[in-house]
Amino acid sequence: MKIAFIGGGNMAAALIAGLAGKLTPGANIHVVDPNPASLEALQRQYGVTVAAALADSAAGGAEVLVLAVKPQVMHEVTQQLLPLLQAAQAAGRAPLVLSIAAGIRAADLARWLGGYPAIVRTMPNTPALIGMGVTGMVASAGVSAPQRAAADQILRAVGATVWLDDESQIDAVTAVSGSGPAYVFYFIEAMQQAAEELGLTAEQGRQLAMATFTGAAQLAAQSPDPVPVLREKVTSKGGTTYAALTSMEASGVKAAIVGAVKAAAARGKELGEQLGSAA
Ligand SMILES: NC(=O)C1=CN([C@@H]2O[C@H](COP(=O)(O)OP(=O)(O)OC[C@H]3O[C@@H](n4cnc5c(N)ncnc54)[C@H](OP(=O)(O)O)[C@@H]3O)[C@@H](O)[C@H]2O)C=CC1
Ligand SMILES: O=C(O)[C@@H]1CCC=N1
Repeated sequence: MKIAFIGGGNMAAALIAGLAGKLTPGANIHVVDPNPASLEALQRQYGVTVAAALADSAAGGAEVLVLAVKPQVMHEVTQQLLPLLQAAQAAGRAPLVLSIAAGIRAADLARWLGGYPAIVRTMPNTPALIGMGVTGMVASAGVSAPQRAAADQILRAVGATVWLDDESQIDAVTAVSGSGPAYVFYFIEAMQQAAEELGLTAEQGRQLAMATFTGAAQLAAQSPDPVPVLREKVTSKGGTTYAALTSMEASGVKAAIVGAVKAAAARGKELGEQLGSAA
């Protein structure tokens, strides 16, 4: 499978790490990005081919075009992509366009690309870098069954996939799992800070926090007990966990997290509305 990435930044690099040499040889992956340092690193690590601009790129020959630029430049990028897609269509091909951008709606992409039908909108996350990502995805009506299968194959190469019935659900996916790794890292940072303030070394804090997260997440995934029951099993009456959870409740930690995830979803929707109005 020939895949072209338009944008070779953080999320593209995480996807390429999971794909190159696994789903497809690195030489079948083409990356377009204006930053020479990013291109050089991707070329060296994964053997991908590269170009600094779409006009000079081999992206038009790809079966799948992954749009991995920031939402704010997506309209501009679609205008650069349009001639390549038109040439591909004139040659009897219709590459799948797979967007990973937060907020940008498939209908707006389709309109910007001259009514292009084959668009899959996805929301991956950075644990794709180690094959442990999860991606929410939704296909436009014009996506063929083989193209849908190809999109699923690409994202399954870097983790799990969750197909959505309705595109409006993708802002929630963005808020929960797309941005989610950052919330987890934030919590780990707080645990490590507390460990040090309580007299442990940075390395001890890192080891303890990391093993606790991995162990608790695996236990939650594997146990027949629901998460609240697992939490109760840690919480001895009058003990230390009770003291911590009482403190968290008093500080409104859970409500703050729920509010934060909703703020991310609202921002995704807002990005779509603001940026989607471009002609
Ligand atoms: N990071 C994450 O965890 C996730 C990100 N996403 C989505 O992925 C997309 C990319 O995010 P992320 O990787 O974090 O962002 P980055 O800024 O790291 O990567 C985007 C890259 O695209 C480059 N670029 C800008 N204009 C063009 C162009 N015309 N042609 C080719 N490349 C261009 C940028 O260059 P320059 O910096 O010079 O502008 C940059 O290197 C976003 O839409 C985001 O919503 C989705 C899920 C998770
Ligand atoms: O912060 C962002 O907008 C992107 C989308 C999900 C994760 N990072």
